[in-house]
Amino acid sequence: MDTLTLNAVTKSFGSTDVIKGVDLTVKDGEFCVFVGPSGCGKSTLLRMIAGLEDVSSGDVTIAGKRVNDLAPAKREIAMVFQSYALYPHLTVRDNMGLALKQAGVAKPEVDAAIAKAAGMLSLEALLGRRPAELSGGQRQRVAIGRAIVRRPKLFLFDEPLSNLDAALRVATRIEIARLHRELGATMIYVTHDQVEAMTLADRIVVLRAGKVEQVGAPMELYNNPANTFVAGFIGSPQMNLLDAAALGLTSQTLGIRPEHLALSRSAGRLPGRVSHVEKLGGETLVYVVTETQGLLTVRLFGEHDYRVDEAVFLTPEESRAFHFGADGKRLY
Ligand SMILES: Nc1ncnc2c1ncn2[C@@H]1O[C@H](COP(=O)(O)OP(=O)(O)OP(=O)(O)O)[C@@H](O)[C@H]1O
Repeated sequence: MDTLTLNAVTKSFGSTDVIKGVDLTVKDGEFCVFVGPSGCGKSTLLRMIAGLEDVSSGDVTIAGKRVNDLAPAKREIAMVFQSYALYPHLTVRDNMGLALKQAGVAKPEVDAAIAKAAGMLSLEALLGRRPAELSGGQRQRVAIGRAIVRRPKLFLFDEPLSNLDAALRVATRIEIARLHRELGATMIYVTHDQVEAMTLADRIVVLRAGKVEQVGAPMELYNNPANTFVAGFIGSPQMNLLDAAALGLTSQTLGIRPEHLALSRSAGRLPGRVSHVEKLGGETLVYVVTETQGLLTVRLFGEHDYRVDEAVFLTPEESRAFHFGADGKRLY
């Protein structure tokens, strides 16, 4: 059974076309992540699924029902935003229970739902507090708890971790992954962070300028990018994209990941100079300005002592290279 279907969905604001025909099916229980650069239309697409924006053309179907003209409250979805949007004068308990209470659910049932969600999110000790008495991470957990309590058909997350610090982002990311497993719920998650996309998704939808560039499992996109855009977007640090003609090849662009560029002080295919070195502990990133290909990134395992301005040589591992044509599409 499919939880969500988008059929030729478009959105225009005045004369600006923001979503230019998106087809997508999200299956029951799937964790689907929308990624893409700023302004590509991720939030707009999510807001159309939620019913917060009208669809200009096409159809949105949730659990087999066309919902184009259905109000957000009737769509059986729950949305978690980047800003927590909690009611400041209500306690954590009341924030979490409000939607059920308003829907006329009996108090014992509301209490049980709150207790269950609070248990899943370790919020039991905070139920009597107001939002102002919580940290950012705790507020975001309450916002997620409020969504869980409603038992929606579909969870929608819009960059829910972007206001948290680095450590809390990782912890909350793991928590969301665990919740997804435990609830078996269908989730759609918007982010511009490709690490979040890679680690959370069953399937990633890569968007650019209102169009879907590629849909696939994280490692499918990583190992088999359909074009230079997806190749450059998935993977961190970014894949190096080289001018293939300058290398004597017939393709237009050669893609090589930073871990597949060999670095040497004595000999190699591409001469250059070290422009910057980043030691990250477990790995070292060496940025090299080459004579023919501009700036390229090399990733080395462990610690290495390359100095800025040092002369070096790079050699792409041929068997690991991706080849793209003039239109950016993958050749082989
Ligand atoms: N109400 C609106 N009126 C006019 N243009 C809008 C409106 N809302 C969004 N846009 C435009 O639509 C495009 C897509 O915006 P959207 O917020 O969906 O992008 P996004 O991919 O979520 O970006 P980000 O990662 O920066 O949040 C942008 O160019 C934006 O300026």
